[in-house]
Amino acid sequence: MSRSAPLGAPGEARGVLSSKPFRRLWAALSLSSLGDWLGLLTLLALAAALTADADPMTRAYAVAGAAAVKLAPPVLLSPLAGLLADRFDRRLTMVVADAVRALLYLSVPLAGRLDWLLIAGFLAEIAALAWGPAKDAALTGLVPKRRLDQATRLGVLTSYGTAPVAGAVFAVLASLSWLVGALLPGGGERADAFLTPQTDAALYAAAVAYLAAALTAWALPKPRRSAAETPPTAAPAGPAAVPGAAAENERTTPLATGAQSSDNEATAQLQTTEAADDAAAGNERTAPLATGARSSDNERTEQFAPAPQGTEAASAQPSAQRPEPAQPAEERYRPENLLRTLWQGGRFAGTTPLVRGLLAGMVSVFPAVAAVAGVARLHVASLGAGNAGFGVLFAAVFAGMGLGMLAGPRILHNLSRPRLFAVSMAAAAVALLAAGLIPNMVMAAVLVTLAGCAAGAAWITGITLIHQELEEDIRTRTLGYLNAVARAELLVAVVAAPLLAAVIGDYTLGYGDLSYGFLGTGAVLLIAGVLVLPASLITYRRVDRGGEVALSRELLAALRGVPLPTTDVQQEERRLPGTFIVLEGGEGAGKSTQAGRLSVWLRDEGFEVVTTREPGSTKLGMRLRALLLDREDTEMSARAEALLYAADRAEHVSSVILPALRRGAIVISDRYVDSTLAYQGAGRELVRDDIERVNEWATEELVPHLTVLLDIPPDQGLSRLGGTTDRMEAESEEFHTRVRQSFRELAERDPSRYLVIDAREPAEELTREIQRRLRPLLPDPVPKDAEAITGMMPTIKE
Ligand SMILES: Nc1ncnc2c1ncn2[C@@H]1O[C@H](COP(=O)(O)OP(=O)(O)OP(=O)(O)O)[C@@H](O)[C@H]1O
Ligand SMILES: Cc1cn([C@H]2C[C@H](O)[C@@H](COP(=O)(O)O)O2)c(=O)[nH]c1=O
Repeated sequence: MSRSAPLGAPGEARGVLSSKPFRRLWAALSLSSLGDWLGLLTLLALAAALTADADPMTRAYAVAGAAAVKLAPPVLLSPLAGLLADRFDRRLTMVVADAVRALLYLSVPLAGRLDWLLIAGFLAEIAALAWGPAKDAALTGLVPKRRLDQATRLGVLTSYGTAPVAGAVFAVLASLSWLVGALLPGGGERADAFLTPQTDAALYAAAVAYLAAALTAWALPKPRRSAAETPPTAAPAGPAAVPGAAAENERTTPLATGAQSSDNEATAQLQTTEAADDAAAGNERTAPLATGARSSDNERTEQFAPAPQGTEAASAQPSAQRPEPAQPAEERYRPENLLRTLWQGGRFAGTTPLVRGLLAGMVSVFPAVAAVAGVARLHVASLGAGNAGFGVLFAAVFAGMGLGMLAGPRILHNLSRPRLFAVSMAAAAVALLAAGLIPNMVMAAVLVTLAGCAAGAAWITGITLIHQELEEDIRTRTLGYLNAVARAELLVAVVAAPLLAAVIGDYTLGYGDLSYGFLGTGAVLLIAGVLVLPASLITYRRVDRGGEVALSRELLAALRGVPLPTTDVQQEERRLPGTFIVLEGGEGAGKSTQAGRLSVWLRDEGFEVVTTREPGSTKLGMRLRALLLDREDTEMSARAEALLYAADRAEHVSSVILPALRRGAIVISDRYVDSTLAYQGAGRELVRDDIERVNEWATEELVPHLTVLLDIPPDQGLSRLGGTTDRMEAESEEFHTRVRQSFRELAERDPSRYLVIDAREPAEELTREIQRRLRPLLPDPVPKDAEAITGMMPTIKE
């Protein structure tokens, strides 16, 4: 399995959204997710509002009850989801489920009663149980197989990305309703009493979102069943619903649908032309978001032949318009058992100390952040803020998580992943501790964002490490297990948090004139922080690979964006007697000319010199060079190209460069890693971090002592070359301009390791400049007889 791609990277999103039917489905998913999050917010807020005059314990029960009706059904009743999904037309199921939810949410403000609030919330979740599998089946049919992964990731991103949007919408609507209430005659005194209308506006908004989702789903292509069914195929089963694990090919919708989506492994196809192409090519479709243990229990199959809409074939199948018949008993969906997943998962999950540490860390961070959502409504009330504050806090925690997942590993990319994981956990703990101790709304919003950020970074790093550490089979099970645990924890944490806050209660601590309000809700955040902090230390001990640079030094270096410091022992181990010089630059800059001139000079000085180049200085490299520069090969993907250059380099370093450096030789290489960063990074617009990582590995982290950049405008360099152009030289002017710019930026980043010279100068002048810079780097000359060895270096030229 590849490293998890950035969720919903713009290019990725554009690609998959180019299909109109999928765009519709995505719009329906977005609207429905927005309705879900708004529903959760309003249920929690309304439960608090309707019990505003009751004692704190009753209020806490009301809020916990609202959380339970929203979160428990997906966990406890998920088997129902698959049963419903098996019986009805998917598109219709989506439409009806959305419409039912809209009506239920509309009824809540009309009834204005706590008991109906809880019943309506529960019924809405039952409807959501049917919606999730129907949506998943629709997704499988609308998106060609090669794009399923991308579509799934976009779906996951959308499901979670709508949470902060819902928080913001809720905050705005609550503020507007408050303002309207305050402006009404006598509203000034009654502003506080407008708690219920404030949430009512958000309930109407949720209903509108669901109705819009229903209409959008209605416009999806209709499913058709073919006379010639393809034979059943097995789809993997398992739980889904946590953000990172979802990247492992899972479908996820927030809260309500988290569980059900794990359950339904339908492979129904709603037709699109593209999907039809895939199916015609004999491709199997499996449920897009399934991970977890491959369980024969959960395997079900179902394929609908992709006859294009409106064709004769389609119209000749009147049965196509009817609801799909029930599946034969043996093919029907069989429910997932959460407890069984937890039990079975627990037996294999901790295969190595690192994975045990990761799992322990992840299962401790997740409920801590979930507790924030559970306690948020009561906490903002204690801080003197209203529903708008609740919306802000809710948006803050989810926006923080999203930000942490996207930016955390990038910002601290120099920190080793296991350390990043433990440090992020500790940061989340400290932010929660501070949020619990500081009874101030603004600080609460800031600290909760930080806690979300750190938790997001920890979560995505944990998922990445699990990917790296485990073989596919065990990894899938581990992620499935993690998912199941996270779902159970989410339910317990969100429900327990308000109750715990009420049990602890609020206190005012006084000392002289000073007083400090200690809040029960703050205590919950504090406890969450207190539990995660030691967990982060234990995790650090388990996951840290030892023998590394002190954490503080590594962390500081990572924050400053400079390369990692190495220990003295490591430096000693890595100190090679030789000197490694690299010549870089665009086409025709004069690299080989300078390499030749320098080697003559250095040999005269008595050094053993190895002049070499990339690509193509080994037997393998010669073949790779031929492939890479062949003008006929225009189809090569950018990633394949980057990997082939890295493969050439790996062979080059291990069989030519390192042996020479170990012998004490001076190695002059015409091109090295910077060429890939410039040509494939800037030229082909691949992600630089990815190229750096691959090349660090390929080169065993061997960095040149000096890189000479021969800088020249591309047109002038290219005009120096005679004969036919190769595949790279034939690239566009813009491409070569980006390459040149990138070389210059690389040199600017680390001036102590670069010499940049104007390659338009005469060759002799350039040689002199390089000599001046090189002299201080050279070791004492070696005995004359070393030259014989130089001549035997295995540098293979074409
Ligand atoms: N400083 C210079 N001024 C003018 N011409 C030069 C200079 N250096 C090299 N040349 C000429 O430019 C051409 C290309 O030089 P060279 O092969 O050294 O460049 P290169 O950077 O290695 O090219 P490539 O990108 O193909 O590897 C040769 O004909 C060479 O004689
Ligand atoms: C190492 C390396 C090279 N390239 C490109 C740059 C040139 O166009 C050719 C090599 O040809 P040369 O005449 O030997 O300079 O390959 C690249 O794109 N990426 C790399 O890593």
